Parts: sequence; C-alpha cells; structure tokens
Amino acid sequence: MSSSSSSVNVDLARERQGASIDSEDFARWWAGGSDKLEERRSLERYVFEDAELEEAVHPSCLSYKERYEQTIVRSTKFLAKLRQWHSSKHPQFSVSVDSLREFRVLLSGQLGTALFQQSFPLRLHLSMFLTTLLGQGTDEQLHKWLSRAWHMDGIIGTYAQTELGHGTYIRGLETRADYDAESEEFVLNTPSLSAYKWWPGGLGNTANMTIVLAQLYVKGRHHGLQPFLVRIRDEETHQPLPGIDVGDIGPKLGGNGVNNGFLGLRNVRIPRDQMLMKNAQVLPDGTFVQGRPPLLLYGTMVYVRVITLRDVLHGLLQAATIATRYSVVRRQSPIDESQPEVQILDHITQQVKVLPQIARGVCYRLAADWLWNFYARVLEQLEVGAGQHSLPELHALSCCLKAVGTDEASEGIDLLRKSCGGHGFLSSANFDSIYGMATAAYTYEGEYTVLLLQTARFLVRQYTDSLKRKVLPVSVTYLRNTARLNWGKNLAENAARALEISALEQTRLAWQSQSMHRQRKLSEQQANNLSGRQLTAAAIAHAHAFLTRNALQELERLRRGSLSPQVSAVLGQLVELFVLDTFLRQAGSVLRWNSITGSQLRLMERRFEQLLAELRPNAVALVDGFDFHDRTLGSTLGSYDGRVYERLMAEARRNPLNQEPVNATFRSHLQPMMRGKL
Ligand SMILES: CCCCCCCC(=O)SCCNC(=O)CCNC(=O)[C@H](O)C(C)(C)COP(=O)(O)OP(=O)(O)OC[C@H]1O[C@@H](n2cnc3c(N)ncnc32)[C@H](O)[C@@H]1OP(=O)(O)O
Ligand SMILES: Cc1cc2nc3c(=O)[nH]c(=O)nc-3n(C[C@H](O)[C@H](O)[C@H](O)COP(=O)(O)OP(=O)(O)OC[C@H]3O[C@@H](n4cnc5c(N)ncnc54)[C@H](O)[C@@H]3O)c2cc1C
Repeated sequence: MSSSSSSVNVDLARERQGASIDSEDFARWWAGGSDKLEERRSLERYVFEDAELEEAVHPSCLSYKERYEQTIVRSTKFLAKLRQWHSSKHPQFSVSVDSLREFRVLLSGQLGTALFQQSFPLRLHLSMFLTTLLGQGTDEQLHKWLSRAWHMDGIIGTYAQTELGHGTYIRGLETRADYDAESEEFVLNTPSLSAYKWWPGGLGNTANMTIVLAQLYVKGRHHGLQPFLVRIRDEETHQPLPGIDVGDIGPKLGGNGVNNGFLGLRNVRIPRDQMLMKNAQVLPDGTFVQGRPPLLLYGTMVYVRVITLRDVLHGLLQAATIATRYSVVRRQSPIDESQPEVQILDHITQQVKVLPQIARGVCYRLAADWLWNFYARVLEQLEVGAGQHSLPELHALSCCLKAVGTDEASEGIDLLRKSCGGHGFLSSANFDSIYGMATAAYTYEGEYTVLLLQTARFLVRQYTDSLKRKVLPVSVTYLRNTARLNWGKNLAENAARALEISALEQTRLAWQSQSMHRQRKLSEQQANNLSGRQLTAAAIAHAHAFLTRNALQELERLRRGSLSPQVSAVLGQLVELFVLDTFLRQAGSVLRWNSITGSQLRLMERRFEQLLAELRPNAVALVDGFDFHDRTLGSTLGSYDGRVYERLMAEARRNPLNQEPVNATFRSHLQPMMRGKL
C-alpha cells in the first residue's frame, strides 16, 4: 500500500473493497517477489520521510535557474542517502552492467522521477558515463577510473556525442582528436560552430568530466569515431579548464532539471591512456589497432535503447494510475437520468481511454524483461569473443521497440492526461513532466524514424534470406510462414497471427519497393530513401507482431510458474486486451493484408468491450498493485487517498502568486493602464 489509508475518498475505498483481486498479491508479482517489494518500500520510506527532500514550492513555479539549483541541492542529498542505503544492503557490491541497471531502475523508475519531476543532471553520470566506461574501458582503465567514478570521487561525468550539426548521422560528427606521438597525447578540437557538442545531460554546469566521441586522426589518417575521457572543469574550483567553452543550452519542453549543455574544445590535450581502448588502441608510437569490431563502440547506445522501454512504461503506468484513481473519484453526468452522476470510469468511452493503457504498460514490461535478458545473454557472449551473430537481431529489436514504445507511451500518457479533463492540464496533476520525459525518449538515443529504418534494414535482409530458405533468427521466424490467416476460436491468437502476416506483407512491400527503384537504376541508398514509408511501416508492424506474440508467450510461461490464480486471471485479461487493442488500432494495415469478415471484426470488438467490463471492477486494485508511492506520482489527481479537490486547492494556495493579496504589478501597470496613464 502506498500511503496511509485514513480518510480515503469513499468511492475509491469502495472500489478497493469491491475488487476481486488482491492488490498486494499483484504488487508482489509486479515487483518480482515479496523481498524486492519490501526492499523498495523500505527504501521509499527511508528517502521520502526525510523532510530535507521535501520541496517548498512546486517545481513548475520556479525559474529555470532556481530549478537547477534546487535540483542540485536535493539530488546531492538524495544520492548520498541512496548510497548509504545501498552499501548497507549490499556490502559486497561490485559495479557491473547488471548492478548499474538495478541502480538506474531505483533512480529513474521509482525514486528519481519522484524527487525530480524533470529528472536531474547526475543521471547521465550514473547511466551513460559509467556504462561507457565499463563497456569501452580496458582493465587498466577500469582499475584507474571506475571506483572513483562510481563513488563520484572528484568525478561527475556525462556522455558527449551529439553536436549542434549532427545527432543522428554520427559518422558526420566533426569533433577531432589528433594523436601527437611526441607527447603521447591526443589534441581535441571543435573545428566549427556545428561541431559544438550539444545536448549532453549535466554538461552545462554540473559535470567536470565527459566522454567525448571524436573522429580520431593519427598522422593525418582517419580511424573513425573513438571515445575519449576529457576533464572539462577543475576538480577543486569547478572553473572550466583552458580551451573549454561550456554552458547550458536552455529551457526545454520537458526534463528541465537536467542541465543539458554545450561544449567547445580548443587544443585540449589529454594523455594517450584517456582514449577508452577496449575496442581499438593507439599504441605510443601511433600505431592504430582495431582489436574488436568497430560496431561495439555503439554498445552504450544499445544498452540505453534496451532500458528505455522500461523507463517509458513506468511513465505510462504512473499516468494510468493517476487517471484511474481520478476516474473513480470524479463524477460527471448521470448515465440513467433518474440516477446520480456516475464515476467517469463508468462511461465506456472513459474505459477505452484508460484500461488499454494499463494493459499496454504491463505487456511492455513483459517485452522489456525479455529484451533485457536477451541483451544480457549477448553481452555475456561478447565478453568471451562470441555473440557477434546475435548483434543484428538485438540491434533491430532494441531499435523498433524503443521507437514504438516511446511513441505509443507518449501518446498514451497524453490520452490519459486528456481523460482527466481540465484538471489533467494542471502541472500539479503531473502529466506534463511525465509526458515531457517520455516524449524526450522518442528523440534521444536514436530518433524514432531513424531507428525504425535500422530495424527495417534487418527485416528486408531476413526476408530475402527467407526466400533463400536460410535459418532465421527467432524473432523473425514468422517471415517464412506464408500461410494465410486461419481463423480459429482463440481471438487473441487470431489477432497475433494477423499482425504477423501484416508485418510479413509490409516487409515484402518494402522489399518490392526497393527492388522497383533499383530496377530504375537508382542507387541502393536512393531506393531506400524512396521506400522510406514502406520500410518504416514494416518496422512498426514488426514491433506490434513481436509485442503481441511475446505477451502471449510470456503469459504461458508465467502460468507454468508460480502465479497465483488471481494474478494469472487478471494478467490473462490484460494480455488479451493488449493484443486485441493493438489489432484494432492497426485495423487499416491488418485488413489490408488479411481477409477478415465484418462479423469476425465485430467479434473482436465485442470481446474487446467485454474485457473492458471484466477489468473495470479491478482497475483500482490493479494500479494500486503497481505500487507507486504518492511522492513518485507527484499528482494532485492520483494520490492513494483520492482526496483530489482538497489537494488541488491546497496546491493552488501554495502557488507563489497567492502569497500576497495584491501583486505589485497592480500599482505599477494595471492601475496606470486603467487610469489612462500608461
Ligand atoms: C539514461 C537516460 C538518458 C539518456 C539521454 C540520451 C543520451 C543520448 O541521446 S546519447 C546520443 C545517442 N545518439 C544516437 O542514438 C544516434 C543515432 N544514430 C545512430 O545510432 C547511427 O548513426 C545509425 C545507427 C543511425 C547509423 O549508423 P552508421 O554507422 O551510419 O551505420 P549504418 O551505415 O546505418 O549501419 C552500419 C551497420 O551497423 C549496424 N548498426 C548500426 N548501429 C548498430 C548498433 N547499435 N548495434 C549493432 N549494429 C548496428 C547497422 O544495422 C548496419 O548493419 P548492416 O550494414 O549489416 O546493415
Ligand atoms: C532530452 C534529450 C537529451 C539528450 N541527451 C543527450 C546526451 O546526453 N548526449 C548526447 O550525446 N546526445 C543527447 N541528446 C541528443 C539526441 O541523441 C539526438 O537529438 C537524437 O539522436 C536525434 O538526433 P538529431 O537531434 O540530430 O535529429 P535529426 O537527425 O536532425 O532529426 C530531425 C529529423 O530528420 C529526420 N532524419 C534524420 N536523419 C534521417 C534519415 N537518415 N532518414 C530519415 N529521416 C532522417 C528525423 O527522422 C527527424 O524527423 C539528447 C536529446 C534530447 C532531446
């Protein structure tokens, strides 16, 4: 349970009593077991009960500079607490990609967003800086830097790849690192305005070190992009070091606590051993050695894409929790004129807005866990020199799931915001910051369309392999199955199969489009460009086919384990709702590629509506089971006690504009204007 159950709104209390599932039972499963649930709750108590971490004013009421300063004050205290707690619970802790992920889940999934609704500048240190160090550093480099970096002992880092002129096309990055064999140093330069690093989180005023991605030149010869560890601010004074031009890029649509920055480098010298050399080495005399495949440089990007699905599903489910609780507290319009006004969740159109988002969040979680396990397996194999053959499949899946997941989660969050009517538009409802974070993820770490095109490239290749009867990776085996849809009794199975057929046909269409353009003597790249609509459609269809098939398979797998009958039943309803919802939302494409009759479609729709009715009584218990603490939700509309109107009014009264009866602009401007004296 998230918070005290005293004086809970009566409608919300009634929902809890009437549920057929036990939210605690669901929460245990969702958290991965009772130990994990209890551990997280004890951490939340430890952090949230600290009055020093309370904020006096809602962050939206602060100026940009005040917000940054408040974020730093609170995030440093928070990190210190988190570290204390972590070392008391895990004295044997050692840094690994796995442990970083756990730590990140704590930070971003639950606590980080709770305390810093617009995220915070140290997040990049804990995510991309440490991950890149771990993934790209040699043993000696890890020995030298990792422990200090982990403890932030004189080091606050970030990851500077994107430039003003290039984010997507990273081969076009302009920052240079020239090797000087005499001094055994690299000399880093920003050759033009468009080469300024632009965007890295925490770079503006917070980080004193960064990993810089730069084009390596040795004796004038180009050796591609490489990562360099560069100190940008003095460890003691925090002044920018000579040759460093650094600052914050300004307010954004969301994530305004992150301190995204710019960076110019003028003849900045770093020792040779500060190029991260796990993949490629520059020997003292300037000999370049490409030890491991150059693609492994992109490892951090794969890692962040893999974990982004999990980040955004948390945002989606936070929004769904807020909207669900609000929808049973809010009463508007009677359905039957002789009866009182109903809870808005009783309007079926409201159920259509809210319940499929819960189902989507849960099924994204099944996919995110699957993807993480796949990633971890590949990473383990790569460490022993194997695993190369799985990289294209991992890259293709992580790209389309990140793209489609961030797109649909942002869309879902906005729909949930709208489902709360006018109150949903208030910053105190917190949809703005949840949406801001989710929609940022649509762009960062690989822009949506660009990632879809990466997946499509893989799909078309697999499709041509299927024509040659080659063995296909497991996530695309359906590309070989040319059988038509065989309508059966199991509607979810019909839907999943129809989505696979759509994905196959979209891929075939993309391949045909490319071939047609190639026959007109266009280059491969031109043909790809002209086939962009078909290619992206194939990648989206593949993501839907994967997500629905995975949800059905994971449900079966989980049911073979130790799910309680209640959780098993509700999970079954959620998976079925997700599959049918995905099918119905893709109806255009599905009907294009499958012969489905009007009455078959009507069956799907009827079952979809039935599922809404079946899930409706458990909606509150379900979102309670996600177990978001009130501080995590940060919402006047979504708190556990459902005291929406009291909270809305209290938050309005806390607003700085209400701290004085008459604002100074009355005398300075309004009154003179009314007296014609302005
Ligand atoms: C933690 C939360 C906070 C996070 C904050 C956000 C931080 C950031 O945003 S950091 C910056 C992230 N930036 C990006 O993601 C940039 C996106 N761009 C790219 O990844 C690349 O430029 C990309 C993939 C579009 C094109 O790369 P490029 O080297 O030109 O490759 P391209 O010619 O398309 O592909 C070459 C081959 O590599 C493969 N490939 C590309 N990337 C990868 C990868 N990551 N893994 C495996 N294979 C890959 C391609 O599939 C292709 O294979 P093939 O030739 O067999 O078809
Ligand atoms: C909140 C946030 C945080 C970030 N944090 C970091 C960070 O910490 N470190 C860092 O290095 N970077 C960071 N970035 C940068 C981020 O990775 C890039 O913005 C992202 O990769 C997109 O690149 P771009 O901005 O160049 O977009 P562009 O590529 O310029 O995209 C603009 C449009 O062009 C289209 N387009 C571009 N190329 C193609 C193509 N080949 N085919 C078809 N269409 C194309 C896109 O689809 C899009 O519609 C961050 C960005 C944001 C928004």
